Amino acid sequence: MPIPKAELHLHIEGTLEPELAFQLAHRNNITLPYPDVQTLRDAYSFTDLQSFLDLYYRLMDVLRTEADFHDLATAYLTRAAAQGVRHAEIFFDPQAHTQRGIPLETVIDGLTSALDTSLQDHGISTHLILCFLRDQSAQEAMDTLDAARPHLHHITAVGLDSAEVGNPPEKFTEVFQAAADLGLRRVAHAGEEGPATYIWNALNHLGAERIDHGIRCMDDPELITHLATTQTPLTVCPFSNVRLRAVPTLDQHPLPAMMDAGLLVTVNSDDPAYFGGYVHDNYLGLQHHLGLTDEQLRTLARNSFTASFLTPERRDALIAQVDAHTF
Ligand SMILES: Nc1ncnc2[nH]cnc12
Ligand SMILES: [Zn+2]
Repeated sequence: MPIPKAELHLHIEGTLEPELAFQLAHRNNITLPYPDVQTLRDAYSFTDLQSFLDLYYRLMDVLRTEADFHDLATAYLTRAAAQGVRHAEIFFDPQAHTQRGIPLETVIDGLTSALDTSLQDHGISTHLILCFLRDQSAQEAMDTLDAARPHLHHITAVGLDSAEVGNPPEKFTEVFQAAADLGLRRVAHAGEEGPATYIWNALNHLGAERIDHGIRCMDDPELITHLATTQTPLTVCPFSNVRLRAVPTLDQHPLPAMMDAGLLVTVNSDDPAYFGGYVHDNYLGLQHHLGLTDEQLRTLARNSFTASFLTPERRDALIAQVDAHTF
């Protein structure tokens, strides 16, 4: 059994496997612009973040009903359980659905109907993180937060994702403050393709408690020192970085250097249906391509719980499971 771990950087829409996309298209009478599963899978060849996002948003069109969102989440939880995931903090992109006429309730009710029984059904506790699309306006983000108010008991945190370069964190200062005032935790994608200054600004302007990706911190020694001193978690996604060409090859991934610098690094799958593997596959990739030792891999598993928004009791119980496990 794969080592127990948390997954902290996972877009539920990025778990839409081609097979499920075709099933949902059929159920909803939608014709996909691909003749079959293999042709669709063959289209998963990306040059950068935007080339991926174009397909990611297009394929979401098959998600229409509460049952579709339920089935999407159930398929992810089933795969995650087999990868050793015991806790998942799951992103979703409300604007990507409401802008095509799907009510927010449909999205949240569908996802939560699967997540609410996940601990019993799959042994996985879950949190939901509502992400704002940074390539849309700050007003649209605020409208989304307002629309989510009746559902806040289902939501742990807000996040910030989509096209990074040209959409700096400070554009969303006000909505992140409003989210904090509502008692929500805060995370943000920063330093995936964008510069180290975006990481500073996510910390200083948004109050981000965790940085999603964050690999570009390695360009700024002062930032490395700050992140190491504060033990601010970074949710790193190695397969994603290679597929979106933020890093040339897995062998050249900065993750070992990040660990050596004393950063609180975690390993995650981001959009596993698109990037060639789920979270444990990422761990195995690091073992094979970067020679991470079993002890380093166990540290990454422990970090995943340390960096989570779990209660101290469940966090410590899960860390004890890692301690009792070999890689
Ligand atoms: N890797 C990623 N970066 C930014 N936005 C995303 N949305 C889904 N995956 C993403
Ligand atoms: Zn992401």
